[in-house]
Amino acid sequence: RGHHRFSNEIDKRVKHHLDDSLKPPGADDDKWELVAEEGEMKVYRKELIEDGLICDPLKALHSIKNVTAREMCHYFWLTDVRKEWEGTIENFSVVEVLDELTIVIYQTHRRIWPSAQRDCLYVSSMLKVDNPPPNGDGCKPYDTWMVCNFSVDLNEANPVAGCVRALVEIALICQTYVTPPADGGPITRDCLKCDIVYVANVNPGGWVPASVLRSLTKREYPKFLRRFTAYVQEKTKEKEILI
Ligand SMILES: CCCc1ccc(-c2ccc(S(=O)(=O)CCO)cc2)cc1[C@H]1C[C@H]1c1ccccn1
Repeated sequence: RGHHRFSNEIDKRVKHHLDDSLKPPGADDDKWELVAEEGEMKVYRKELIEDGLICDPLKALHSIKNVTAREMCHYFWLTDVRKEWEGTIENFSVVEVLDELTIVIYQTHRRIWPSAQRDCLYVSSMLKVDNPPPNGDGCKPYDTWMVCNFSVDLNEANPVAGCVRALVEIALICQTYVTPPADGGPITRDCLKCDIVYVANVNPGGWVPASVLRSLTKREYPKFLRRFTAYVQEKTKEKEILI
């Protein structure tokens, strides 16, 4: 991985997510509210208003079969396939390439009536976590990968006129669990399970009606997790295991 002007910022945020985001809700005293539950997927939210803006932190846990952490992060990070699973962005562009796994993205979101359209400009970095903290239930993951998306303020991005800049701090943390076949045979996809923690902290950057934004996020995050995880299972099912 190359060194660039955001390397230290990435390391700082990765450390924060490993120390804080990997903890399941309820482990800390914070009051996470379960807002959606579908099978293995649990979506939690905290109500938070900062400077009069709705900045509700979101944390989602999910566990999906037959894929690896690296595959999950790869398809989340790869912009070539972004439009195949991301239903809420209107447009995006890669503003800068910092190294082979770190880019800067500018994107516009579909307008949330009656408020102004939002855009965001963020660093998106995918990395393997070398020394993950031990998780609660004792069984060790085979590996841990993460994608970290966080807003930066660069003036060269030519923003879409009229957009209000939203600020994002997002992480997808994935851990692979491998159950070798009893007969000692090769590892196949049905030996794989990927546990996911997705955290999203979005500051809308300006006024949005609380009821509109909260009902939208309550619907959109579970929809995104359902659609994205199904997409990765489908995309990888005939492919060589990327681990
Ligand atoms: C007024 C705030 C608008 C708003 C700006 C931005 C985002 C947002 C940005 C990035 C990512 S991601 O996970 O990095 C995938 C790449 O796009 C997810 C969400 C969400 C909302 C809010 C609208 C909510 C929402 C929730 C879930 C999915 C999409 N949008």
